[in-house]
Amino acid sequence: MIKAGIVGGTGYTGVELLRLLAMHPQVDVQVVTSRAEKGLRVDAVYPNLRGFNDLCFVAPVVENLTACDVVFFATPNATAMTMAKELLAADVKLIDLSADFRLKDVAVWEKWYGAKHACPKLLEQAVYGLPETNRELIKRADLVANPGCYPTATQLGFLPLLKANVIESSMLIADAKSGVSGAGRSASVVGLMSESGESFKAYGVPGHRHLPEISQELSHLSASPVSLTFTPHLVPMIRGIHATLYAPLKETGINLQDLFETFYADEPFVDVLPSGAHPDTGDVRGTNRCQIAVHQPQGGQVVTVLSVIDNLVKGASGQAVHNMNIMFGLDEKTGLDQVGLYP
Ligand SMILES: NC(=O)C1=CN([C@@H]2O[C@H](COP(=O)(O)OP(=O)(O)OC[C@H]3O[C@@H](n4cnc5c(N)ncnc54)[C@H](OP(=O)(O)O)[C@@H]3O)[C@@H](O)[C@H]2O)C=CC1
Ligand SMILES: CC(=O)N[C@@H](CCC(=O)OP(=O)(O)O)C(=O)O
Repeated sequence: MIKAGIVGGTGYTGVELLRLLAMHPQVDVQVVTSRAEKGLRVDAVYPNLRGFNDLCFVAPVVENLTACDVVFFATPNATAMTMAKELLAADVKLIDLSADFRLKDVAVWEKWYGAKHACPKLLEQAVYGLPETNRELIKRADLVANPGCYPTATQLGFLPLLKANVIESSMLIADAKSGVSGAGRSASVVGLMSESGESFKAYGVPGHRHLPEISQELSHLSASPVSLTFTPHLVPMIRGIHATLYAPLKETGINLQDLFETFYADEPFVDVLPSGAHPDTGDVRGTNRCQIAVHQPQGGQVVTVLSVIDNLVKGASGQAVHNMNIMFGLDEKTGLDQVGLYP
């Protein structure tokens, strides 16, 4: 059994990790941290876990985690980087759900995250954990930077087109919508029902911190430089991301459906829907799947890709478990093969 620890076990991605790992046959969660709930039983704070977890929350300190084989950081940005070096030295594999290790250029990270990076030397060693692009590197990684939620939905939609070099990579547009759980569990005015219910708005239009992440990763994979306009929106739902992606086509006679189906044929968690489909965030809720549809409206010059994920699963904790499966040589679908909730 893989001995796992979770730092930040009371947040939305932390409790989602607890839910997924409770169903994983080869993982034993041995440590769950919280500063606010330290000493309390996990299943007293989260009764949905009664019968699946008999641990108590402990403090997030290195000494509590060194006996683990793998530690997941489900913590705010600039937290994992303060403990990563010591845990790696103790031979613990790390999967960070935050953005601490996603960007390769420390100056870019410090600009977008407004903090000094605590261990810039680890940025080179960290592997960006999008299995669909980095599977071989993830197999050998000790430190995986789990992608952001918007970057996951956006990259998976653009990837087949960029790899096939059939779009103008300097004119990409990602118009993405997230449910409120994307903002985490800490109290904020924007998360109030009376603020976000029955209402819908864009945010971060001048620049969102997921922009450099998406640009960095797509640029690696594209033959020509990538330039992206990215607009996130907050929609009144709890889970889910819907990304509507646009790009000009270099030529109009390409069989885009065939391109997507072939590209993702062997991917266990990317599901290309039949031609003409309109994916629904409700269909991937609770699953590690990304459902994608590709359209070429009126046979014109622009390709429109629709990409949906559950932000807490494929956009965070499910992808983290997928990465763990790859790092430990398990069948990639272990513990992640659930049918989604409907409705
Ligand atoms: N929500 C989402 O959809 C997604 C989130 N992410 C990223 O995953 C990470 C976690 O997100 P989410 O679960 O939503 O966040 P939450 O705010 O819901 O939870 C944060 C957790 O971290 C703990 N924590 C906070 N500060 C510290 C600290 N300094 N040291 C140790 N533990 C700390 C909190 O517990 P306590 O304070 O009691 O210690 C809590 O358990 C973030 O970096 C987020 O950006 C990535 C993709 C999607
Ligand atoms: C709806 C909402 O507020 N979403 C969050 C994205 C969460 C996330 O994935 O952020 P990290 O890159 O820091 O991990 C946001 O836009 O800030």
